[in-house]
Order: sequence, then structure tokens, then C-alpha cells
Amino acid sequence: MTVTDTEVVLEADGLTKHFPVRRGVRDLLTRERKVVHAVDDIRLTLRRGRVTALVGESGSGKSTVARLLAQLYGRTSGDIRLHGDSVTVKGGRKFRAYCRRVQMIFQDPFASLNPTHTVRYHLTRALKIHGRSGDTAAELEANLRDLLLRVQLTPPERYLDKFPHELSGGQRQRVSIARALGADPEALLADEPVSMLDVSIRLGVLNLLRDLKERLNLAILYITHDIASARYFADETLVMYAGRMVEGGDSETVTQNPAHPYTRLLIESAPDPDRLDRVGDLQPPEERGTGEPPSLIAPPTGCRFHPRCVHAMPKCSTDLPPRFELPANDDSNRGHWAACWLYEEGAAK
Ligand SMILES: Nc1ncnc2c1ncn2[C@@H]1O[C@H](COP(=O)(O)OP(=O)(O)OP(=O)(O)O)[C@@H](O)[C@H]1O
Repeated sequence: MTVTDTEVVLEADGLTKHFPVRRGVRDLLTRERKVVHAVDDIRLTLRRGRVTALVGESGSGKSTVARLLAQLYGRTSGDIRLHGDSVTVKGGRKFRAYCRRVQMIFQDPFASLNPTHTVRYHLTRALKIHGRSGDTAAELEANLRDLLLRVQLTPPERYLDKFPHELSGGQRQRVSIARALGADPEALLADEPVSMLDVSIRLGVLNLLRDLKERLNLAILYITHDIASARYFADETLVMYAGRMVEGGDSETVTQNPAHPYTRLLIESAPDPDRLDRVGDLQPPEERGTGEPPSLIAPPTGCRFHPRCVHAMPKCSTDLPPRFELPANDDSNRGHWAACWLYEEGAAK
């Protein structure tokens, strides 16, 4: 089965978010209104039973994309479609209806759970808000147990009356996931769901999400700065740099045969055990590209990565590269693309 065979749940098309910058005294004298170009022209598709990873370094705009998709931020431009229908909601009943179908999981489970309330309270509230608590106390109890079983917190009675501080980080994140499942959503937006957990328990939480994807046929957006975990966990991987998408395709291809110079830099900075045999092939830093991500108030023209790119050509600083489709060997790497002038027909590589 190829990626495109499964049902589309959520799509972003041309999604853009610019945050206004507060004006200083000197700026008041000019008419110029500065903005942070946090996210520009994002195109992505979440499908049933698939995990899509959005990978990039800190500040590349990943969380902003998740918050836009969750309708927690208004967008500057672009479209969000749920099952093909454009949606813009600004709170109220429509927002609750949208949340029922698209749920978000945050990075810090401790901050996202109220320390003064028990697991029972958090989950009961989620079930009630989404009209899934049942008609009787016994039904509610059965639904609460079911949620905890789904996230493998067993036996459920041991956890229901615990407060967040009585749980480990991994258990707290499982409660956050159970709360999201209380809405019976079709899509989960998981913003760095394991980055605050001990390394030893990260895999367990990722395996749980993968199990839920399969059993509940969920569409999952997995946001991470760790490209090696995207290879392990995601079906498709999209790479962001300075607010723009630079590469995408099936995870195995993007992580094992990266095309964009930024993706290569990202992978070489975080070696994957399976690639250790190729460590000797890595180029020294000055040949891989160095430096810092740019200011998003005045981002570079053309390709935003060009000031750091060792392959930069004159065109890269003036013209924004479109997505170039890359040749496929078979079905598995069809749909691999890179927004880089190196892949324009006839470009010298
Ligand atoms: N509310 C806001 N107001 C102004 N600028 C913002 C706001 N939220 C985010 N930004 C800016 O937008 C850019 C993208 O931020 P975002 O948090 O989406 O990146 P990220 O890739 O998720 O980073 P991290 O992994 O550190 O969370 C950053 O330059 C950030 O400073």
C-alpha cells in the first residue's frame, strides 16, 4: 500500500503565520510594522493510520504549525481542511466540535495536567466535554477504565485516584494521551511528546502511540527535533527550516538518503546507530555548512538555508526554490521531494 492510498483526515495548504513584533520607541517614528515569519506556506496531509513526522531544530516553526492545525492560533493566510472542508474556528461550540476530531498532546505532561486534580477528574472532564461519559455512574466508570487500559495503565484502579505528582513522567504522558482519546479523535497532534521524558521510557510512549495509530486508525502528526526517532516511528517525514518546509517523503528515504543540504546537516549532527559505518564518510563541519539559523524577522531571501549552505549558488540567494520531485526506484520512495535548486533539471550537483 502506498502512502496516498489511505483516507485524508487533515490538510494544510499554504499555511502561514506571521507574529507582529511589539514596536520599540524608535519603531514608532517609522511606519514599518515588523513581523516574525514563524511559518510560511506549509503544505501537509495527515492520513488515517499514518504517522507524519515534522522535524526541525528549535525555532523552525514546528509548534506553530501544530497550534495552527489545532486552531489555537489564527492564521495569517492559507487553508486548513478537515475531510476536504475548510475550517476556521475561533472558540465556542465550533471549536469544541473541531477538538472532538483533532486533539493535541503537549510536550510537558506535568504542565498540561492540573496538579490539584486526580486522574479521574481529568479523564471524567474530557469524557463529559465530548459527550462520552455515558448515562450512568457505572457507564462512566467503565469508560474511565477503558481509557486507562488503552494507554496501558493497568490495573486502572491503581491510577484513577492518583494526583499528577504521584505518577512518573511516562505515566503522566500516558494520562495526557488518555485524556486526548477521551474525545475519540481522528487526528492527534503530538508536539514533542517524549522529549521531556527519560530516554529509557521514550520508546514505550512512542510504541504506545504507534499501537493507537494501528488499533484506532488515527492520523498522527509527530513533532520532533530528533530525526532518528522519526525514522523509527513515522511513515512520512517532513523537514522544516526557518519556517519553511525543505524536504519530505517516506521516512526511510528521507532519513537514509536525505537530499536537502539542511536535512543532511541535521542527520550528520545526530548520528543514527545504523549509519555508524558511514561516520568515516562524514565531511568536516566546514564542508557540511555551519552557522546559526537566521532571524525570522528579516529572513534571508531565496532559500532560507543559503547563508549556511556549502552548495549555495547565486540563484539560491534570490529565488525561492519550489519542491522538486526526486526520482523513485520503487513504490516505497515515491513522493520524495526537496525544495533545493540542486535538483532543478540540469543543475550541477
Ligand atoms: N506568540 C509568539 N509571538 C511571537 N513570536 C513567536 C510566538 N510563538 C512563536 N514565535 C516565534 O516563531 C518562531 C517559531 O517558533 P516555534 O515555537 O513554532 O518553533 P519550534 O520549532 O516549535 O521550536 P521549539 O522546538 O523550540 O518549540 C520562533 O522564532 C519563535 O520565537
